[in-house]
Amino acid sequence: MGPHFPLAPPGATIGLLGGSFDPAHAAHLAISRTALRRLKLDRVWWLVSPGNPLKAHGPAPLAARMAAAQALTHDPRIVVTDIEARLGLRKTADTIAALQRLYPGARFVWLMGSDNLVQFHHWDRWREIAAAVPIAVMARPGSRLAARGAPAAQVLRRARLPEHRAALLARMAPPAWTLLNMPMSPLSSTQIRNGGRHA
Ligand SMILES: Nc1ncnc2c1ncn2[C@@H]1O[C@H](COP(=O)(O)OP(=O)(O)OP(=O)(O)O)[C@@H](O)[C@H]1O
Ligand SMILES: O=C(O)c1ccc[n+]([C@@H]2O[C@H](COP(=O)([O-])O)[C@@H](O)[C@H]2O)c1
Repeated sequence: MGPHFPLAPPGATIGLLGGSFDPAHAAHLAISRTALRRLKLDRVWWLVSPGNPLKAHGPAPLAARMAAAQALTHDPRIVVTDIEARLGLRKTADTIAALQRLYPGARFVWLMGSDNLVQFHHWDRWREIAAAVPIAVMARPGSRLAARGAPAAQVLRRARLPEHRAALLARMAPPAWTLLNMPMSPLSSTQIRNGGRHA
């Protein structure tokens, strides 16, 4: 493993927050902290994506997005990484398979906002992702209720863990997922790019 790959203490539980981070904002920090606390994670890695495979327009240059994300995070438990670009990967199914191969001692949990659960059935090999890692879905304004009825949520309904048992999720065998309710933030990168309120 190269020097630019994050360290994972043996047996660590690590939340993976994949995103364009174009730019990173306070809600990314808030959901990461909630995931650390409620899922009892040791780390959250921000996987700053080379580019979402479903989005036609590419994001700002990776180096700029990395620098802005790093400037926002002072919590040593949150690690900002461009490991997907370093591995030449952008599809989540590939990323998770590679990380599990590279870090056999770690336990990964995929983190995503509820807007992404609504779209999840459009992701490449999404069932493979759900079979590979537990998933925590973080409530986001406008999609919290839709997430409950999302196609992927229906398919995976028997694998859903009640929220009060979320602390067990990282040690569970997938498929396993939970929806975390929390004080919701309306922040989005789109809003910031359009000149809205900053982090
Ligand atoms: N306000 C929020 N509440 C809950 N989850 C969020 C929020 N903002 C972002 N996320 C989640 O964080 C992850 C990375 O987000 P991303 O980098 O796409 O930012 P974004 O604000 O959703 O960007 P965009 O507006 O460009 O779609 C995604 O899983 C997304 O659902
Ligand atoms: O693998 C896929 O098919 C796929 C499709 C859409 C989104 N994703 C991932 O979901 C994360 C959130 O994407 P984004 O662009 O909304 O920030 C990011 O890690 C993307 O690579 C992955």
